[in-house]
Amino acid sequence: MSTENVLKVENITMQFGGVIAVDNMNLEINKGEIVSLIGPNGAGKTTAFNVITGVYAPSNGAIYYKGNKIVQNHPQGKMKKLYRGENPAMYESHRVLAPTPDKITCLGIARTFQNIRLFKSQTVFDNILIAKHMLRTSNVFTATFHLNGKEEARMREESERLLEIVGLTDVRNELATSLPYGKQRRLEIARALATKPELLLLDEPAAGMNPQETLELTEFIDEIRKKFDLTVFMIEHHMDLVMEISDRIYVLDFGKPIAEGTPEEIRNNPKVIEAYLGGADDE
Ligand SMILES: Nc1ncnc2c1ncn2[C@@H]1O[C@H](COP(=O)(O)OP(=O)(O)OP(=O)(O)O)[C@@H](O)[C@H]1O
Repeated sequence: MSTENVLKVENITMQFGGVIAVDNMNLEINKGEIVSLIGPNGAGKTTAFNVITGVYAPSNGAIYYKGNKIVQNHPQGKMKKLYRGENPAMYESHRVLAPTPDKITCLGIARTFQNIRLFKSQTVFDNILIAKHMLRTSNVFTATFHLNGKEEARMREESERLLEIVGLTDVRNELATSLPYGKQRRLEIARALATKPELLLLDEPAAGMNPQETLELTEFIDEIRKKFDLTVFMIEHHMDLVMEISDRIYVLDFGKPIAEGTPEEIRNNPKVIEAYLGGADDE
């Protein structure tokens, strides 16, 4: 496996008033890896995803994508007094970088959400096509007056091909919400793939799935990783899925990473057993 660095999270702290949701987090993900982020409820996993994808500007720290700094912030003004994390000084002389989620998507980072967020009143096909429009190269004028027919045709063709690859062609005209739960999850992942990401963030993709659906999802994630040459970063509570699919795992507890390693190493790490697994078997 190549060791080209795709994502580097450096000293990220996210503070909401008195709550430090993510506390000086450092992690690195290399090209082609599937890396999982686990930890008890409220450990700060979704907040970390929200910082990486531009939903929140961090209170402090920086994020690099393929070697380029894409996010950076440090406590300023009144926040300086309130800030309770570490290392603010190292960023103070640098400018703030806080791209919006759509800009992050255009860079090549896509995500899914803990609660499925499909366009409910749109068909399966239109859910994919709308996501494709995020990458549109035409300007507002051509987009408004549909003058760029060639680009639209290409997007439609790519959407059809994507539906075929993920096995949803037979339901292309159905409303997204009429699909069974497992297929809605698959559509949500397909919609993220429509933006042609290199890094895919999945927030609890197996939430609410039965064992059979979870097994199918495990195979699906592995399949799309290979087919689309993806790097995958995943939050998941289903330990069987995490242990089966991850190359490496990071464990968060109270916003702080307490362990990193292969599934085998994590399984046997006493800190993890104490903080999270509680010595119990897989879910
Ligand atoms: N917008 C916000 N404002 C204030 N506090 C927040 C906000 N978002 C998250 N938090 C707090 O930050 C902490 C971490 O929450 P987060 O949702 O990131 O945890 P999590 O590890 O994803 O949990 P779960 O596994 O239950 O989804 C919690 O104490 C939460 O209440």
